[in-house]
Amino acid sequence: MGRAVEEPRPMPLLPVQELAGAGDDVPARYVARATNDAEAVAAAAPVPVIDVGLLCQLQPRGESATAEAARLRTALESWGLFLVANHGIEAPLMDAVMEASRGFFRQPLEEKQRYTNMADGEHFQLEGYGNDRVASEGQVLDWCDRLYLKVEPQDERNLPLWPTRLRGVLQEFTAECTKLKDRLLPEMAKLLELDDDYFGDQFGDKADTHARFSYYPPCPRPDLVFGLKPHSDGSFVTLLMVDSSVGGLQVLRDGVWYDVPTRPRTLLINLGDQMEIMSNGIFRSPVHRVVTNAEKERLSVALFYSVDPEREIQPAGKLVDENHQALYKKVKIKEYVAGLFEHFSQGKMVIDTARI
Ligand SMILES: O=C(O)CCC(=O)C(=O)O
Ligand SMILES: [Fe+2]
Repeated sequence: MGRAVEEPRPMPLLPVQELAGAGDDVPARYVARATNDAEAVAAAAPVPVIDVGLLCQLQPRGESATAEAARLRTALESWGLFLVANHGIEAPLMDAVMEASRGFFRQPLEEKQRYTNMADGEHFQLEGYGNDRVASEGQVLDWCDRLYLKVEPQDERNLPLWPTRLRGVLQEFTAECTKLKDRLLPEMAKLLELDDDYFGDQFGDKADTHARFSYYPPCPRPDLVFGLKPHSDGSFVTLLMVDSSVGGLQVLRDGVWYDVPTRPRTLLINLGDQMEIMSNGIFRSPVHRVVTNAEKERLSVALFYSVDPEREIQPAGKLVDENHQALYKKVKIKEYVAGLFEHFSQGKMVIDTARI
């Protein structure tokens, strides 16, 4: 019906890695802020470290488990993210994922282009290697290349886009992270006095997991350019493994940007918008960003766990009554996720569309 609207043609971009080292200036399209845009940055965020071993003690629970649960509650209500200790994922596996990722990005461009996210050289697709989708000339770009892959449902994996060196480790790492997520979600449900399975059950039969390997090359103008612009994750929950030696992730709280500390083999849990909606805003999906570094490259690996796109979510019924009105509308995941890019590229937050 009606006229076909012509989509703006995406303009193929050079990977940022190819721009890095080309001088002291950056192309104007990457400039996100003015030099005098001084926002307060606290030294380091006192982001809680949660010991999963203590938290998930079997019954009867000791005092230490209760104390850990209280700390988890504070973490989820105030920061929306926490560092995980005692997570059970073996150090050699974490190192192998980082090394495989580093190895991938270190390859010559032609090799990486075999996995490009520009089908036929011009049609942007979500999966693969490259940059963000470019929708307009005015869009501010991120100083970051990435490889984005659908990991679950397993039968929807697009294996030709999985670099050989990453296949085994990604499979293994996802399996371990999924176990961790499945241990943590019941603990989060308990904090809200929901059934242990409440969150797990929300995922549905075709829960959707994506992996994002991000590579942030050194940038000559960290004062002007973001590795990743401010956003909150559209996921249910995100597991994030960040570079042990280079910081850059910052989280916004009460109008202040805090540096998220790095620890050796850091694993972070970051709540996404779907959790904020289901918890009726009790748990936060934090706004975060990545700043660039003039000297050092930085890598991160994120796993985004998301509800089956065909399902709808809304604040848990038990959390809504005459004294606690629903703060979010019912949203269809497919539509919500479709709105993510558009909002992100315009510097807006898609969760604002779900608020009542
Ligand atoms: O690289 C990081 O530390 C954060 C990445 C991130 O926020 C994302 O991929 O959504
Ligand atoms: Fe994020």
